[in-house]
Amino acid sequence: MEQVTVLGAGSWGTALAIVLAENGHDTLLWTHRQDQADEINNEHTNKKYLPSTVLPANLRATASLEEATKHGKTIVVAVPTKAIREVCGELSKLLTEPKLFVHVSKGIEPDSLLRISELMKESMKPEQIEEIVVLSGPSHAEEVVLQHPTTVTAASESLAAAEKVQDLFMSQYFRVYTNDDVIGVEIGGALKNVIALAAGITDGLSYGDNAKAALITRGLAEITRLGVKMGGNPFTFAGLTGMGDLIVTCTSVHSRNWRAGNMLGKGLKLNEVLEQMGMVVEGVRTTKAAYQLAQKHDVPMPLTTALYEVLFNDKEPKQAVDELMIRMKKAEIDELR
Ligand SMILES: NC(=O)C1=CN([C@@H]2O[C@H](COP(=O)(O)OP(=O)(O)OC[C@H]3O[C@@H](n4cnc5c(N)ncnc54)[C@H](OP(=O)(O)O)[C@@H]3O)[C@@H](O)[C@H]2O)C=CC1
Ligand SMILES: O=C(CO)COP(=O)(O)O
Repeated sequence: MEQVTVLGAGSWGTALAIVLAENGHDTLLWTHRQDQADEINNEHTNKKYLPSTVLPANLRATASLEEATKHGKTIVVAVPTKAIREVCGELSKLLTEPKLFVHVSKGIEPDSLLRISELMKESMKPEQIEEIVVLSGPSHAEEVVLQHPTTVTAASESLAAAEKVQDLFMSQYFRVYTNDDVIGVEIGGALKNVIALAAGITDGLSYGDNAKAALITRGLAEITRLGVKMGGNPFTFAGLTGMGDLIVTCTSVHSRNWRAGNMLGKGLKLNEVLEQMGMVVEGVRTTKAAYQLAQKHDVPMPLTTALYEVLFNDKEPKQAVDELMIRMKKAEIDELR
């Protein structure tokens, strides 16, 4: 049994804390809201994020970041990308010994263009970080809490650290693989949200299954093109954290990115959509970051560029699709070589 802290009591932080507590680990879930910590400790629920789930009795919550920092030898960071700098910055003020960090956030910071592990390294001191492991893959919280079979990957530059995280999380319904390709895993996890927004849009436009299959396949092609240029292993993009997560996010009603795209395709404006969601839609900020990365690395990313125009320059979704279809003709495969 290990002492583990999970930072962030949204859908994913709570679902992962349940997996850890059910594996017998002494798990402490940190939320920045005292009322939510009280609800988890007293009612054993987290109704805002997982309305039908009863949390295990051995899962405790705290609103004290100091207590949370002291508790875990391993710290799982499960806040949205936009909160990583703030939360890790606060952590850095409290850490007195190195910890093993696991992050589960799927995004890239716009403008700095940093991946999450890079952001974490920038926000904390090297001597505070034992190792960083990214845990990613096709895994909607809503299905994990139902104990439906789920597979993810723990990726780290340190195989020992990845295997440690594999051991912490692995269970009858939660199967964890390892990978040493941190860049590929982080890029795949972040960029699938961009394509999932686009898939939601084509579903909102009622364009059907051919269009969706095209988006998933050509989306994977452009994610791979960028990811390989940034140093990722091409095989990673065909794995759980690439193709696997792309499929689940583009096809599941649980996906907030797909649902947000669906509303955009039906004619709602971005601010109306985000107001209705009430949960993080990572793909919006990541579309901006991916658009900037494509320019920086001189990689053609037509789907990302079209979505960028829809989200930030008010292009009508139907016009964006029309323009994608009449681009100059090209070969399917040689661009990947
Ligand atoms: N949901 C899922 O199935 C999966 C999600 N992920 C990834 O996990 C990450 C978190 O997503 P998810 O849990 O779904 O998001 P949610 O929107 O469900 O929850 C976000 C949580 O983070 C909290 N939070 C936001 N900003 C801060 C801050 N500055 N300080 C402290 N807490 C903060 C929110 O608090 P408040 O309630 O006050 O807003 C909320 O508890 C994302 O990067 C997502 O892509 C990965 C795999 C699966
Ligand atoms: O990453 C996820 C599933 O693997 C969750 O996707 P959404 O953020 O779109 O809900």
